[in-house]
Amino acid sequence: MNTSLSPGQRQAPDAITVRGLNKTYGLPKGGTLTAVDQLDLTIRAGETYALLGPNGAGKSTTIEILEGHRKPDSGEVMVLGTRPWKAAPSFRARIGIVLQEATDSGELRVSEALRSLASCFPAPRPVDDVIEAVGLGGKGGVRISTLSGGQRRRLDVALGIIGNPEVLFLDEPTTGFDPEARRQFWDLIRQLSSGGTTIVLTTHYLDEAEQLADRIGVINHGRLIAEGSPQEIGGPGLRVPRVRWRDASGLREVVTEQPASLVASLSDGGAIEPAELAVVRPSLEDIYLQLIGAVDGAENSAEPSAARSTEASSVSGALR
Ligand SMILES: Nc1ncnc2c1ncn2[C@@H]1O[C@H](COP(=O)(O)OP(=O)(O)OP(=O)(O)O)[C@@H](O)[C@H]1O
Repeated sequence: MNTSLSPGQRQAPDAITVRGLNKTYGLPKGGTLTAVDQLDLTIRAGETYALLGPNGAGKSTTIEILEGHRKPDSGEVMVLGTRPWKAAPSFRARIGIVLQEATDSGELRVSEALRSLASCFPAPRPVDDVIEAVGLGGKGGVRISTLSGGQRRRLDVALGIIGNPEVLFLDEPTTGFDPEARRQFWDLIRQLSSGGTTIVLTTHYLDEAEQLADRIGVINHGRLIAEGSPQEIGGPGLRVPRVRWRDASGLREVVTEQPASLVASLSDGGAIEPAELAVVRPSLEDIYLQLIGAVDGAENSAEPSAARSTEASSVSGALR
């Protein structure tokens, strides 16, 4: 149970439920590749959920099934109470999609593309508001073919939100954004979230997940291996702080659950100032890499080393 959710979110109904989802692809030379393997997922209405995982982990396949673009081999998938690949056209109006690939909109102008798509939805957002919100103010009359890569990506986000969706799927939305554009995008996502939109995000930017997500799911080899809030994921075993300092023998580092008492002993109760002293807590990126490494390590090694055994046992409580 995620205790960091607000009371409203805790009571919210589920926007998305996935049970035992499987998807395999046929390989050109015969055989199959398992892209999604017995995946279970629950995303509550109004929640921002980040799906993380290495290249080829199965994130896009999962998202495409949730969007109704792919049919699963087996398993239960419900999005807004509907099986997406069987959904009526009215379902399309309730979801927004920003695909990984940039839009190819030929010689259309920015506002023409948005107006044309807006006309397909029963209650679209005002085109000019959306253009401003994604940071394309002043570009409404510009041909899409002349936009920069980052500007085209902003247009993709605009096209995803123009229909005022209840659930918004964002597949690596800020690839190609400059740092300022990413911050603007984060503000936009926070606004959509505070307005009640359910947001499902895949990203390779761990800081983006940390900034935006109520909960994070880590997927590897098609399986959900860890899930929790950015503050909890991985469990306490992966969050043990490190004390670093420099002494005559060089840079020292000790992993300890009692950093204060180690610092007190190093500093002789405050009388000595150890050089370069720091207490460092693992970042989300450190934790993510440990989770991914722990799984790959366990699969690749028949006889794990003592160090790997210790690491794996500390992770196992968080694995699913
Ligand atoms: N249409 C397809 N045909 C065959 N194999 C596919 C197809 N689409 C994806 N795959 C394979 O399925 C696996 C999962 O791919 P998927 O695109 O879902 O991963 P991902 O986690 O989104 O990766 P990335 O972070 O690189 O986008 C990969 O091994 C990929 O090569």
